[in-house]
Parts: sequence; structure tokens; C-alpha cells
Amino acid sequence: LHQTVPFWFISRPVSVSQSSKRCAVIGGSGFLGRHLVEKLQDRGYSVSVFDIRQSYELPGVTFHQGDLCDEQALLSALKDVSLVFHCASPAPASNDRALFERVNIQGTKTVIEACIQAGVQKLVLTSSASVVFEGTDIKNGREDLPYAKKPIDYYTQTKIQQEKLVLEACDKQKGFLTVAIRPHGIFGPRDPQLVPIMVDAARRGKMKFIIGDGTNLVDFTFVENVVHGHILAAECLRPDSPICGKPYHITNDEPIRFWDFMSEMLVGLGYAAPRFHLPYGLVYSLALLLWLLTWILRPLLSFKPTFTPMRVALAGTHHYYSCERAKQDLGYRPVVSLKEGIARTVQSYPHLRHGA
Ligand SMILES: NC(=O)C1=CN([C@@H]2O[C@H](COP(=O)(O)OP(=O)(O)OC[C@H]3O[C@@H](n4cnc5c(N)ncnc54)[C@H](O)[C@@H]3O)[C@@H](O)[C@H]2O)C=CC1
Ligand SMILES: CC(C)=CCC[C@@H](C)[C@H]1CC[C@H]2C3=C(CC[C@]12C)[C@@]1(C)CCC(=O)C[C@@H]1CC3
Repeated sequence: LHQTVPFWFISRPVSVSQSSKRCAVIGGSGFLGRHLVEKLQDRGYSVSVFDIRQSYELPGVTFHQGDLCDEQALLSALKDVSLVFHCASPAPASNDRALFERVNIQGTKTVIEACIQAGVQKLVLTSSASVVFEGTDIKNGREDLPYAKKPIDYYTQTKIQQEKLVLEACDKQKGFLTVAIRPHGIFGPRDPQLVPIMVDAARRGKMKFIIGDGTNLVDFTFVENVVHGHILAAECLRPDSPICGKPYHITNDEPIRFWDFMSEMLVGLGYAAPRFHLPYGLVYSLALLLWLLTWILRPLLSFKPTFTPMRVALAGTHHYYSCERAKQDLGYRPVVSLKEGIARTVQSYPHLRHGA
């Protein structure tokens, strides 16, 4: 794999000291977090996980169970740690405004304070490319696009605040350096959202339709590429590097038609590909109406529609991003192609195959 190495990257010391290889992954029990933990261990880091739940055990990895809003709990987990990855967040599907505000905004302030107090030198945040998405087309979006004025949901609204907090906390004088990674459409083995939601919809006969003309391009990013981007950012984060206090898109650099991706996944798992077209405007209006009805009737019935306005917008518009800045500053290149990522993902879900 050919990688262009930035000039300031070459100048870093060849041997990374042991203390700088002690890191903590906040949210390390989650989908992305666990892949990150495994790769960090492979690369010789000593890793601690801080998470509200423990979802697995891994020899050599220390688990600290706690809420990231609890500064004391964080402080004991961050003792002697020089590098922190913050990839914890409530699931977007919960759409719980108070929870997002508590964890993504107040909790992130607590993470920053705890890092500074514990003497952590580097903080890498998992943000999201959706911080600039308002439900209308984004083609090859760069990092200098303004934050969404009307974010598509509470999750995205709080991800914007979270990213601002972390990037503004970058302080070279104090020796506290921060950077944000903005992934988009992460998929791969053990993903609890994309494939399970899609298969559930297919099993209920809801994956027969293509919303719009089916030509909208989207980024789906294999989880190992997202992990690679995080580790490159951490290793490039030095006082003299241009990456301090900046956000970086990390994608597969292979935008694909949303419905081609869905079809490849579905067919790989033994389900039929969607075939019938429905007009985007019609489906969006119906989803909006349904969402309004469920909101009005929420004291009487708890019903979670498959077609939410947010999902319809994601399924029917272009939203793909340039990762040119990451290539330039981090020497980033995807390490797993989309084709290979899809094949490995399909293989990893035998229990979700048609007829299983
Ligand atoms: N999955 C995707 O497609 C994308 C994800 N992201 C971001 O990537 C990060 C990781 O996402 P996933 O791995 O998909 O989610 P996930 O839900 O699998 O993992 C999140 C982890 O955070 C933990 N957590 C939640 N609240 C906590 C709290 N109060 N204290 C401590 N831990 C807490 C959860 O227990 C979970 O293990 C998130 O920040 C998300 O916003 C960004 C773009 C796309
Ligand atoms: C690129 C990106 C941000 C992906 C995020 C993943 C989810 C938004 C998708 C996971 C499963 C998808 C899905 C639909 C929309 C987008 C997802 C939620 C539909 C609701 C689209 C309309 C349908 O016909 C059913 C789909 C079910 C699965």
C-alpha cells in the first residue's frame, strides 16, 4: 500500500516511549471502540477501557465500568494515561434529547476536565460527518463546510456541540492536544445498527422499495478504516503538527449508491434486493406525518416507525465527503476496500442470513 508520509511526521522520534503508549478508550465496549481496542493492542499499546457497561473480556485490557459524566470515576481510570480516545455516545436511535445533552455535552466537558487534571496529553474524539448534514445533498463535502444550522436530529445537534468543545480545548501551551475524527456510515462485523436494522426491515417485507431514483451516492466506511484513521491521528498529534484542534473526515474514499450498498448486503445475506421506486418527496412527507402522529399519540402508544424522516433523508440524498485533508495531513489511505469490507461483513452475520 502506497502512503504519502507528511514531512512533520518523519521528524517524530522513531521510538515511542512506553508511557506514551498507555491509552484509554472511553466507549471501548461499543462497536467501534472494541475494534479500536483490538488494533491498539496489536500495535503494542497498553489499553484501558472506560464504559458504562462491559461487553467482553480481553486479556491485557483493563476495564473500568462507569458513567463518563462522573469525574471521579474517570480520574481513577485515566491515571498514568497519556492518550485518550473518546468514542462513547448514546445510540442515535434512542432520540432521547436529555440523554444526548447529558452524555455528549455535559459528559464531554467532564472528559476534557478529567483529561487535563489527570495530565493526559492527547484527546482524540470520534465525531461524525453528519455535523454538517441538514438532510439535503452533500457531494464530496470538505471539513470547512459550516456546522448544520438545522441538524437532522438531537443526536447530531449534540455531536456538533461535542466536537466544538473538544477542538476548542486544544491548548499547545498547556500541552493538551485534541483532534476530531468524523466517520460516516461505519459498518463491519459486530455492528449493532446498520445490518440488523436492514435485516429486520427485510424480514418484515419493508425492503422492497427504493426511495427516489436510486442514484444518490453515500459514504459507507469499513470499521477498520475508521480505526486506522483514529490511530494515525493519535500518532500524528504533536505540538508542531497542523492537525491540532482540527476535524478530519475518514471514509472509504469510494462513495457508492446507497441502494447498491443495501442491495449488495441484502443479496449477500440471501434476501431480495429492493426493486420498486417510490418518489422521495412522497416518502419523506409520509414519514414526517407518521413521526408527528407518533409524537402526538406518545402518551397512549409506544410505536417506533421504521421510516423516520431522518432515515428517509439518509436513504434518499447524496451524502459523501472528501478525505483529502486526512490523506494530506495524516497520510491516511483506506486499508480495506469497500468490496472486501462488504464480503467480510456479510460473512460475519451467519445468524442474520435468510432462513437462519
Ligand atoms: N456507527 C456509525 O455509523 C457512526 C458512529 N459515530 C460515532 O462513533 C462513536 C462510536 O459509535 P458506535 O461504536 O457505533 O456506538 P456504540 O453504541 O456501539 O458504542 C458507544 C459506546 O458508548 C458507551 N456509552 C454510552 N454512554 C456512556 C456513558 N454515559 N458513559 C460511558 N460510556 C457510555 C456505550 O455503552 C457503548 O459501549 C460514537 O461517538 C458515534 O457518535 C460517528 C459516525 C458514524
Ligand atoms: C451512511 C449512513 C449515515 C448510514 C447510517 C445507517 C442508517 C442510517 C441506515 C441503517 C439501516 C438503514 C435503513 C434505512 C435507512 C437508513 C438506515 C437506517 C431504511 C429505513 C430506508 C427505507 C427503507 O426502505 C427501509 C430501510 C431500513 C434500513
